[in-house]
Amino acid sequence: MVAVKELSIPAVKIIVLSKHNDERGFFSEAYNKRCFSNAGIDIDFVQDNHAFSAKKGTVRGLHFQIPPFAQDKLIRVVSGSILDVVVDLRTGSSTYGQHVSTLLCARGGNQILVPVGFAHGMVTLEPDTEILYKVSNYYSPSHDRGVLWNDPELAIDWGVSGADAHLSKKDKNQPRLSELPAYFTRSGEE
Ligand SMILES: Cc1cn([C@H]2C[C@H](O)[C@@H](COP(=O)(O)OP(=O)(O)O[C@H]3O[C@@H](C)C(=O)[C@@H](O)[C@H]3O)O2)c(=O)[nH]c1=O
Repeated sequence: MVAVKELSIPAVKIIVLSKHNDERGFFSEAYNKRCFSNAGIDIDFVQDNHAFSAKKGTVRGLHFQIPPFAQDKLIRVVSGSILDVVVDLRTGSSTYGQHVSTLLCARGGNQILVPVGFAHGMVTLEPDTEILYKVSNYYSPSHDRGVLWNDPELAIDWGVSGADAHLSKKDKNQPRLSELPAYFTRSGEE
């Protein structure tokens, strides 16, 4: 069973999976194509990614791939916890430049669905945090783009200052929102 909750930007969804608890712990189907399809999520995922962050305060993002390699992403945490952040990049969208952020943790088991047209990022809230995520298009370095995580225009509360955040060199030097071309249109908006 899959339950889907919409966030304040409706195209971004939280997926709540059934958990079978017993004296050993729990069992959960992390992904079941048929159940997702019955819940209205019919996405052909082609790649699974696994990322480990050793330090609390590690920021990855904000990332997206541009067409024809744009990606939907289905993210879950398998160790530790994160604040997950999703920014609307769809030109003409009533929520363009706005974001949603949500806590995800290994024990909670919830997943977030990040559709095409959105930038995605996360900050780890604990050391040794691992995420697994599915993507609907293959990695293409030449289509890989980003937007600056702490761009003042985005006004994202990451809970960590620039001085304390751990970032890749690439992510320290991403462009600001105002510098991005119009990569996506609102056509996919619900
Ligand atoms: C994303 C990706 C990276 N790589 C390689 C490129 C590079 O050498 C190394 C690390 O890449 P990055 O620094 O881009 O990794 P990372 O910063 O973890 O990038 C990820 O961030 C999160 C927020 C997302 O939303 C993902 O889509 C992805 O962009 O891994 C792949 O081989 N395949 C992939 O799919």
